[in-house]
Amino acid sequence: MPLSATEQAKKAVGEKVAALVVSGMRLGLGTGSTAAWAIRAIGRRVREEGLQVVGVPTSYAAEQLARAEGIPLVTLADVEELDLAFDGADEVSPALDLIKGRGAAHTREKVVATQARRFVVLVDASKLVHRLGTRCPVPVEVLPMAAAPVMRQLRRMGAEPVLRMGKAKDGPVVTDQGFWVIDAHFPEGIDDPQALAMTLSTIPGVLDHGLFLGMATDVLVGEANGQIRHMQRS
Ligand SMILES: O=C(CO)[C@H](O)[C@H](O)COP(=O)(O)O
Repeated sequence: MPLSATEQAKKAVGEKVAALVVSGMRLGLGTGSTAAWAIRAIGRRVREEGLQVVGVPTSYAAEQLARAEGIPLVTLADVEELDLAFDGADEVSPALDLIKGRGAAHTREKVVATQARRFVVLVDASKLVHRLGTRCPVPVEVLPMAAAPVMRQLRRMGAEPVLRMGKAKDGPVVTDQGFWVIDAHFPEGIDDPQALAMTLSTIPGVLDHGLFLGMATDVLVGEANGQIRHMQRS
C-alpha cells in the first residue's frame, strides 16, 4: 500500500537523520512512528554497510525495534555521552521548544536527549505550532498514588487534566517505569512554558513532564511537497 503524504514526510526525515550517522557514533534512539523510520534506516546501514554504532533506546518499543534491526544496544552506564540523539515530537514552537510524550516515553526520552551533544528532532510539518499547547496537551508522568493531588494542583494552575487511559487495556496507561500519565490540556495554549516547566517539576509525585525547552539543536521538518526543512538552534 502506498504511504500517505504524512508517512512519506516522516520517512524522509527519518532517513535524513540516518544519513548523518557515521561509524563510531553513540546514538540516542527515539520513540514513535517517525523515530522508527530512522531506526529502520540505521539498521539497514548496519547490516548492509557495516556501519558501527551503539544505541541507547528511549523506551521498550525502541529497544525491541533496534534489536530486530540489529543495532547494538548499550545503557547510559556504558557511555559517557551520546554523539547524536534523535526523536519525534508532538509540537515544535518557533523557538524549537517541544511538547513530547504522546507515546508516554517522555521521561526516558528527556534523560537520553540531555546526554547528547546533538539532539535532532524529526517531525512532519503538522507538528509546527506558533504557541505550545495549542495542538496537544502536556503529558505529566506521575506516581499512581499521587495522581489525584497532582490533578487538583494542575486544575489550580489553569489546566484541564485527563488521566490517560489504555486503548487495548482497561484502566490507565502504565509507562515503562510503572507510572501513570496525566495529560494537562491548556485550551488557550501555554503563556510561559519556562514557568510551567519549573512548576511541574516541583510537584511531589511528578516524575517528569513533556516540555522539552532549549534542548533541540536541530529540527528536520518533512514538508508536504517532499522537501526537508532544516531548522537549527542559533
Ligand atoms: O514523544 C514521543 C513518544 O513519547 C514521540 O516521539 C512523539 O509522540 C512523536 O511521535 P510520532 O513520531 O509517532 O508522531
